[in-house]
Amino acid sequence: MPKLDHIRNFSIIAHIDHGKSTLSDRLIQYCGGLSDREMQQQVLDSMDLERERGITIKAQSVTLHYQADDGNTYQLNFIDTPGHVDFTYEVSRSLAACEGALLVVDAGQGVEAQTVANCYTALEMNLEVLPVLNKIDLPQADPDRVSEEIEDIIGIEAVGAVQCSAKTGLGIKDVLETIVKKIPPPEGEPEAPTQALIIDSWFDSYQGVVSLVRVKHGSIKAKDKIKVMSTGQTYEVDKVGVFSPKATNTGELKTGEVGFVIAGIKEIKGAPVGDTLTLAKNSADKPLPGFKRIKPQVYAGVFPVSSDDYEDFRDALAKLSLNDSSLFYEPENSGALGFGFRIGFLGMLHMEIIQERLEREYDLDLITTAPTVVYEVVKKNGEVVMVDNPSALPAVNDIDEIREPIVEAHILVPQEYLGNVITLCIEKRGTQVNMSYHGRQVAVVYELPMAEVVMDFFDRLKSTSRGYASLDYSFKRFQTSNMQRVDILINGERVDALAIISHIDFAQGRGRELAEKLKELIPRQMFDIAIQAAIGNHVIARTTVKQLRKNVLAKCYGGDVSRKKKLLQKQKEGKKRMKQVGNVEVPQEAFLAILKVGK
Ligand SMILES: Nc1nc2c(ncn2[C@@H]2O[C@H](COP(=O)(O)OP(=O)(O)OP(=O)(O)O)[C@@H](O)[C@H]2O)c(=O)[nH]1
Repeated sequence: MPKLDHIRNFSIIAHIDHGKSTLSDRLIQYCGGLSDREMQQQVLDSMDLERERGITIKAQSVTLHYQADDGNTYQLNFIDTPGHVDFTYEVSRSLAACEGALLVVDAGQGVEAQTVANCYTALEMNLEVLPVLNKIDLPQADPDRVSEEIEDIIGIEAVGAVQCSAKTGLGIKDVLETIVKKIPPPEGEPEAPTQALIIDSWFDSYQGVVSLVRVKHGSIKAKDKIKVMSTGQTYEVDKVGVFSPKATNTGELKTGEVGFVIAGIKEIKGAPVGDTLTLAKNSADKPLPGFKRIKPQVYAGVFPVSSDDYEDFRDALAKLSLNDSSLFYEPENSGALGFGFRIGFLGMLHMEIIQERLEREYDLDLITTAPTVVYEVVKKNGEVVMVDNPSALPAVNDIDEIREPIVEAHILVPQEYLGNVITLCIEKRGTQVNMSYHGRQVAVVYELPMAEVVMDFFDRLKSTSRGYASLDYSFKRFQTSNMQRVDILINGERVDALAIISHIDFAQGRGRELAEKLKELIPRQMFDIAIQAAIGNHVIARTTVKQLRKNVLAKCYGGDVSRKKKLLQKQKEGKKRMKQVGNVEVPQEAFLAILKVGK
């Protein structure tokens, strides 16, 4: 077992795609944690979906042993962090277990928005931040310029930063030496009452809850009776160990170490992230500082296509939330879509991932409504309510004011695209807070309504800057704003799941566009379908989906048998994603039509 001064706990932070996963794998390989065959898969991105999308979602850890040039063997505990803007909160969780962080920057691409945001998170937590210039094998790599950019934009020393190629393996040893030399060893009292911070907990169907912990003081051994400090519950430890990267029992986790604890905890709520473990005997008198609980930013209604699947859907959500403590849901009843759940997400990517997991892992067919942010509504009677569903907005006469969430967005963009980015921000009701030039890059800060940012802002920003602009944003405050609900009526019936909340300046336009879009998306049926957009009782737009002509039908249903079968099969597949609203069949895309307007 290593002494404290031979332990290094570190994370890698980076903008998405700068090579964090590749570098992680390379470090593991160098330290002999894996065979070549195992290396073929990126080990730290363990979920299927993550691998397909090439993004890291869940924090994971690996313990490595590195024989340094000074002759000592060091235990390196490496905690992975996600890189996408939706998951910034998981970054700070992982960093709480570390004394240092490698700031990986693509030497061709330079500093991007999340490089900056993640680096500041690390600095705020008093971590030693070591810049690493990656991808120096690329012809466009310009390490000197990027070093200057790091110093200029972030303000940490970067001249002489270690350079590597995670792809070819060049410079990997230098990275390891830098970790050992520059990151301080953990501090802690081996003899003090045990305090271990729960960095992450997930549910394993064989072992129950597995918690990743950082032992700050004391130790945890197998057979110890431990106590979860927030609940006071005690459990006997079955297994403790480290991921190397395979789970390996070590029998004990000592002061300064990072590893897993399995203690027969049946429910993820029994070992909440951010909580502190201590021993039942000789308990610590207070818990370690935990993490700020993060609130979902975007809400959407999710409904099973077939109401027979409701129970399965509920069970699937319960299971999924065992592994995703950020998942928030409650039952919702929609006039149009029946029984389902209102689910809170950290952002649009989180929403897509959860929906895909539900459909893929639990074989469910779901209809998702357009996402919406949370509004603070002050009623005439003085009551303040939080509204995360357009159809739950109080009657206009009862509303005193509506406050919408505002974010502060930090955007980094090369000068040649600055004009486009500013145009986009203005279109999205933004107000400029700051702008500064750093070499070829410009850092712009805007305050923007969150509702505009979560819709299509990120995609628009990317396309208007040919992919070069990067974005990081966080909630700032609520601000009084002139918002209105736009309702959609299909054949005269208000469809609650299609309602949106919009700024008054956009309400008319969006209502019209939405009606047009729905006309394209709702297939022709046996009768005319009237689609109306309305604000209050005032109809602002009307379109009609014309009925199918008889002879078209005759043509469809004539012909040979195999063609007919094909058609029926096609119809059946199409059915899956249709929802009966009154007597009209409405496809899934229609419920997300609002995401497609205004492009
Ligand atoms: N040429 C070159 N390509 C690299 C290098 N390191 C990573 N890449 C490539 O860059 C892309 C992104 O690398 P990842 O390691 O997946 O990036 P990441 O930062 O982990 O991304 P997330 O997991 O989504 O946060 C992949 O296609 C890698 O093969 C390098 O040193 N040189």
